[in-house]
Amino acid sequence: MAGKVIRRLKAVDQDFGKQLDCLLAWEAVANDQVEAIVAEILQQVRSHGDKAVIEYTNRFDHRALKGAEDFFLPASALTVALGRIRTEEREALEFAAERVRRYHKHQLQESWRYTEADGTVLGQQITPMRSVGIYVPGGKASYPSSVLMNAIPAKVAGVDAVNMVVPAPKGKLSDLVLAAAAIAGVDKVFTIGGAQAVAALAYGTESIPAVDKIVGPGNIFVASAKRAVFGHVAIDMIAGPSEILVICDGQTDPDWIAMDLLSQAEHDEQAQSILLCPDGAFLDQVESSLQRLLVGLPRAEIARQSLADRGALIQVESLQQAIQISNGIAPEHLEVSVKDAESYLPEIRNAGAIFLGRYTAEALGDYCAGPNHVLPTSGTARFSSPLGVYDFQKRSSVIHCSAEGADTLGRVARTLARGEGLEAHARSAGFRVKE
Ligand SMILES: NC(=O)c1ccc[n+]([C@@H]2O[C@H](COP(=O)([O-])OP(=O)(O)OC[C@H]3O[C@@H](n4cnc5c(N)ncnc54)[C@H](O)[C@@H]3O)[C@@H](O)[C@H]2O)c1
Ligand SMILES: N[C@H](CO)Cc1c[nH]c[nH+]1
Ligand SMILES: [Zn+2]
Repeated sequence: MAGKVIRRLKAVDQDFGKQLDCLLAWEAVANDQVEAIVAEILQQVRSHGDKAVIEYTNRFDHRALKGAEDFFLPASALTVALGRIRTEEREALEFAAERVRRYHKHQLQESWRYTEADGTVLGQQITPMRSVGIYVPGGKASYPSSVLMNAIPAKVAGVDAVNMVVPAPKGKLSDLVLAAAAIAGVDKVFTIGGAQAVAALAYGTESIPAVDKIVGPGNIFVASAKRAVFGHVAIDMIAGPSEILVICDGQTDPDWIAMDLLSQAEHDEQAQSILLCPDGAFLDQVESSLQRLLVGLPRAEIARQSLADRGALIQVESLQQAIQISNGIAPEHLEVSVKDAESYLPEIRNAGAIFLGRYTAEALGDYCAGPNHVLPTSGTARFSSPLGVYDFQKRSSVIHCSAEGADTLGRVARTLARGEGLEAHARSAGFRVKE
């Protein structure tokens, strides 16, 4: 690996499975140390509220906050930022917001009900959550696009209060982030981040209201904090460092593929970029493209480290094998850059978002295709889905028995209740039975 920009693996190698496990083992490495730090932060914020939030924010984000008024942004700050950004930027944000809104409207779940022959009505009522906290990352880069991706589905669902936290390292916060909050209709903005922000949203402080659910991506401190507060509040998923897995048949421009890998590597040293291809010569080409294209990228150092520590170019036996490996990895983003990409879709089981065809750069999904870019990472796409409107809607069962229905159901319930030794249940059901 010395001197190489990215490691090379071969799926035929005997120890390939072991090598792949090492490559994917992000959480196992980081968890122990981070969990201890996060537990302490959560406990301090729970006990000391704003005071602890201020202390941690000053320490980790190099700020000089004195009181809550220093981390709360009034609505006017958002509209001022919206007026300050360039027209081209405002139009791009509005264009993206509109596409994200349109896509997410398709996800709205409707209440439903049906009536049985005896007049009993059964159904499911959908209600939006009352309040949610959206975490917008801001340590190493600022993410106006993440504001849209988090806030718009919540608003489409009809959430009353959408409160946003975003760190402002050294007091700096991009106007684009605030403008995006204005466009998406965010209700309150607090300029705090990390585990202390998650704790404040979960437990509430003197100036930050507790919410019902916390959503949004973040670094390992944020991910650990969300995991720890789960149960006290709901969370969407653990969305950690970005990942991209590309399956290519070797016929796409190697520069395109290399830049797609770099697009996620530049997020974070711990981001993961993997290419699977049956053609070894193509992997050579992508490797030299990576070398060349890294030069001049503003975040080259982050991307270089991400590729070196967590990236891989993997030669596979066939595209079928590539899909099998990808299903095992369950990547956040999967690009299928092959001829007739659609035909492989039914075989893809585990991926946060699937980008089909040579033209579908993952970066389009990050900003403006429409689907959400908050996606399950670290293999959790095996059981989690993209952030969506459904994350902000709750379901309640509805049961309305007619007298006749209560008679029929009461007889059955009474028998079953006695079988369970629960006599009050049996009598409650039995009172409505016409003997
Ligand atoms: N999955 C997605 O949809 C998506 C979208 C955008 C970004 N991301 C990912 O989100 C992450 C953003 O990370 P980030 O660091 O830029 O921003 P972040 O906002 O997640 O984290 C910054 C905060 O981390 C805390 N922190 C930093 N060092 C600490 C320490 N030593 N101890 C305790 N707390 C500490 C600080 O409180 C700081 O405010 C990246 O991994 C990126 O890949 C994911
Ligand atoms: N790729 C990130 C999700 O993993 C989302 C993002 C925001 N801005 C650019 N990219
Ligand atoms: Zn991205």
